[in-house]
Amino acid sequence: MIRCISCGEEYDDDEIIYTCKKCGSILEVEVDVENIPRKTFDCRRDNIWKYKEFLPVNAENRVSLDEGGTPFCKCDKIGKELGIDLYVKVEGSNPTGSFKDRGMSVGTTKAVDLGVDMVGCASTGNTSASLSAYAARAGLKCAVVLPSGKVALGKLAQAMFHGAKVFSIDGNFDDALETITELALEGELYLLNSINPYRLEGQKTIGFELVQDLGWESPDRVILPVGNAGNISAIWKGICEFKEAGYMKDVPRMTGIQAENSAPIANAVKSGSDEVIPVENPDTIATAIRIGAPVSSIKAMRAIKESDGTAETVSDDEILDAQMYLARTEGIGVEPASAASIAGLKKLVENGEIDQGERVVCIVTGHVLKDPNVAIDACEEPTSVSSDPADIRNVLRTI
Ligand SMILES: Cc1ncc(COP(=O)(O)O)c(C=O)c1O
Ligand SMILES: N[C@@H](CCOP(=O)(O)O)C(=O)O
Repeated sequence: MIRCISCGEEYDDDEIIYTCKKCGSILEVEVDVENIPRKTFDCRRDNIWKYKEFLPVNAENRVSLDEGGTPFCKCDKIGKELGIDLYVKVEGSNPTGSFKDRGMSVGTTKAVDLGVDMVGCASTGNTSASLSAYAARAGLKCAVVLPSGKVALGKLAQAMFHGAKVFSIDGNFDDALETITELALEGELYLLNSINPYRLEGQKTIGFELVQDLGWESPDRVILPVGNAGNISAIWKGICEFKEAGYMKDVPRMTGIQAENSAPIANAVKSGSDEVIPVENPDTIATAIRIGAPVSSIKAMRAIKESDGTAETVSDDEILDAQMYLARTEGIGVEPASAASIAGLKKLVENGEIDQGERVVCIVTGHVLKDPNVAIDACEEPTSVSSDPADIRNVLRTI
């Protein structure tokens, strides 16, 4: 059953609906978590379908590229420097290089359940990269609307290469979402942005996995970048469902990080207000989170409040420093938006918000190769030498 998160109005599973007809708020899918023993998941392959009892779609129709089961790296070098116990969940290891694959696997399965023939999304890049791959896998037609000039190269290449019809608009992501939503409401296509509650059902498996990765225990805190705010909402839903199912006792503080000039949720949290005021012209080098009007802001604010969490902002320089720090200290290559979680972690430790010894899980959401230009611009050019080994040896002895 689908339920409005604000007024509680209920809708059938087979209704194509994105917002509540009664009050206009956003929706979530209700899942029955009773009578699923924890041992159900033993000896199953490590992908999101391991938790199929929690996924409200027909698993027989599953559209899957073996997404989920991502690396969970203990990062002792950074952890020691910051005085915490740090784990990093590497979502860039998903099939198309971001966490979106979890959501698209369930979302396109729902599309198959419903019998639609065209799916679509607006995107800052990763959503379109993922949807175009899963649509290809499912044999569905796919249309994506992108903000012109603001999509990282790797992501654009993926959307084009998997065969989506790619539209580029003169506007930002928020404008693109408005455009594609209008087409979805006309019945032209099935919308698979995170306003679609089935998308988030796939992403809640990040919450499941990190609890299982920690031996069925909660970390003290989960930190992640926030853009359209679906992921923080989904992970919190997953964690609440595992708690309700009786698999764990405690819950983590959900901690969202936004880029300074694209920070409507962090601004609200920091000012102690419940009202999220959209940012008119969002901007940041982390194009994936260059979003001014997050569609899941109500869910995200609830996740932060209910978990006694927080939100913080970081500058582009802090993001770029953290991106390189993670790559060179722990060997984990992520795109700029993902590095916001590490930049935010550092800031929250420095200002005393995070206690020494806390067990923290940072979600890094996308792969470094998504945005090759940012990575290359941050580095020294390769040193030109002759093929004579002596030339290289001379240089090696200076480093
Ligand atoms: C790499 C990356 N990180 C973080 C985000 C933000 O996630 P959300 O929009 O669910 O808040 C996105 C896009 O949404 C993304 O592509
Ligand atoms: N960063 C996202 C923005 C769209 O978010 P969605 O979760 O609502 O699809 C992207 O990759 O496009």
